[in-house]
Amino acid sequence: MKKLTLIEAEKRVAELRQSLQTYSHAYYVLDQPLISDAEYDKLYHELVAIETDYPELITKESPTQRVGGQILPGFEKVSHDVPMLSLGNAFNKEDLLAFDQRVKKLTDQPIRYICELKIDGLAVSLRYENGVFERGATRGDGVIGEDITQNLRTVKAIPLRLNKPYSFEVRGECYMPKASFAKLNEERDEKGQDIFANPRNAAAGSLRQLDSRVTARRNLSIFLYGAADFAELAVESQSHLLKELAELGLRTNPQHQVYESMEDVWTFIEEMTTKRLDLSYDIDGIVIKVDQFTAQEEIGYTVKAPRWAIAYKFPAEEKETLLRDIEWTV
Ligand SMILES: CC(C)(C)c1nc(N2CCN(c3ncccn3)CC2)c2cc(C(N)=O)c(N)nc2n1
Repeated sequence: MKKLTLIEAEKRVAELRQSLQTYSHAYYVLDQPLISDAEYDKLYHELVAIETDYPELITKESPTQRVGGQILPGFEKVSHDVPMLSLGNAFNKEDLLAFDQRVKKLTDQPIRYICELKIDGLAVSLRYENGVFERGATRGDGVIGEDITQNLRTVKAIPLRLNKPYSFEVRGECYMPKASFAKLNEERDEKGQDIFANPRNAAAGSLRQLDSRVTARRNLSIFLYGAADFAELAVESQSHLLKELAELGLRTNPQHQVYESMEDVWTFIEEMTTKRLDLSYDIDGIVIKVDQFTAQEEIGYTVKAPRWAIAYKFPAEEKETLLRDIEWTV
């Protein structure tokens, strides 16, 4: 490949970044690949070659800048300007009907419930400024978290640039797919290393790495479900927010449903109790939220959690160990 002039390089770099972002979005956000891995790699390596010839063209949102940087001595603390709240729990239909009664005492507005799968990962917050991914943090205690930007940059499902130059924060759950979890534990077991008890622990361990090259190998993904400071998004409900986030290029979970009654919510929960075994990721429940933002504001919050949302938790599937499976030591 003959060396391009700077002008040619600038033009080609812009074309390659646009193409790579489109293909990466299709593959990692929509799970619908448009080109083969080989074709993607060819374009990626062309970009690396030009950036090597012209380092001044490298920008932080270039796909070549996802992994690398130094090994961190530790994680900086981050304070969440808008605290990341908690969720009350429900364990059966009665708890949900009681929640429904409480909600209806706190607003006269007709309400809808949106049901979201409760992804079993690690809650994180991503800050975008003028559309560029600037900082990522763990939830921590909801007020103080840890800066894990370098590690979250390695998560391919997190776009380094949004489709619009918005400045706001998005919240979501970073997780390890079941297949990646099984493969990782197999590799660790073969190397005589401790294995992870479940995908949530594996995701948390992968995001706590001081060397982001380790995180990059862990195949993490993410579903976004919330936002803070999103004045720019003219959205009036949770379901509309999810649609807006997806249009910006962010990954949202497609299995959410909106219902008018708690009876219908319960039917959905019963269906998901079995269907969840077929999902490619772990869920530990269903989050039920009043959909309309005006109703959410009227219903309000406790000190730690919204009164307009609740997490239904699936019964812990006891992994019964058959007596014959226990290795008896005499
Ligand atoms: C914005 C609100 C507060 C309504 C909210 N909070 C959530 N969580 C709070 C408690 N979190 C938490 N994490 C660790 C320790 C204590 N609480 C973990 C996130 C949500 C988690 C999920 C999910 N997992 O898929 C979801 N679809 N929607 C959520 N929505």
